[in-house]
Amino acid sequence: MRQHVNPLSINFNQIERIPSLGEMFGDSKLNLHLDIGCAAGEFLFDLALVNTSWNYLGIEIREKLVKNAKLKVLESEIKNLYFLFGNANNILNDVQSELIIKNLKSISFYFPDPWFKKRHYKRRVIQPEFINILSNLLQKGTLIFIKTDVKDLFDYMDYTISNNFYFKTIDKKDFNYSESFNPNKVKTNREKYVINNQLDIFERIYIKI
Ligand SMILES: C[S@@+](CC[C@H](N)C(=O)[O-])C[C@H]1O[C@@H](n2cnc3c(N)ncnc32)[C@H](O)[C@@H]1O
Repeated sequence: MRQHVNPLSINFNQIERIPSLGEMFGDSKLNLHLDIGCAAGEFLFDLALVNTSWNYLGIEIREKLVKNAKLKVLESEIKNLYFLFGNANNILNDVQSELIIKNLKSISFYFPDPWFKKRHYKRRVIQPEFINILSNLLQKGTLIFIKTDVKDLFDYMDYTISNNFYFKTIDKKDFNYSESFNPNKVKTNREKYVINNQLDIFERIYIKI
């Protein structure tokens, strides 16, 4: 069982330079989807092949996973996929994040680390301050997708996002995925495990208004 990485450690205060969209992607004009806590990135590799008319960016705090994912991108010559190493909270809080915000149309937080103990809740990636930052940064219409198998974490994330005036819930049954993009077309590794073990999945979609 792997150790969780504490995102509040000072090791993650520094962030790597965020390349321009042109440096990251073959076609910098495409819409961008951001997956936060992407682990080894398999979900994004699958998505990048299924929905080729979007760009995909994964942010992950475990450095080795990002190094390997970057290598895999180079080897496979996929042009619509890029990975950044670091704490997502710090990366999106940085002035450099302007570079990715321009084309950003949707964000997924799929099966984030639950941090079960109450005194560790502040390590959870979705925090009121972070959602505040996103509400200032994101353009109107940007979507946020959340999924987890931990009900307590779902309630915490849902409460935190719904409490921000600028995010509105979209009912999943009313949501029409576009032809060119549907982040639910493929499953993340954790999601596959959850489905195989017949556990519940709690999910919600929000839109920036
Ligand atoms: C439980 S795993 C889920 C991985 C993947 N999304 C899935 O569904 O299979 C959560 C991932 O989020 C990463 N993570 C946790 N906090 C983070 C943060 N603040 N910034 C970036 N990544 C983070 C962890 O290292 C881990 O790889």
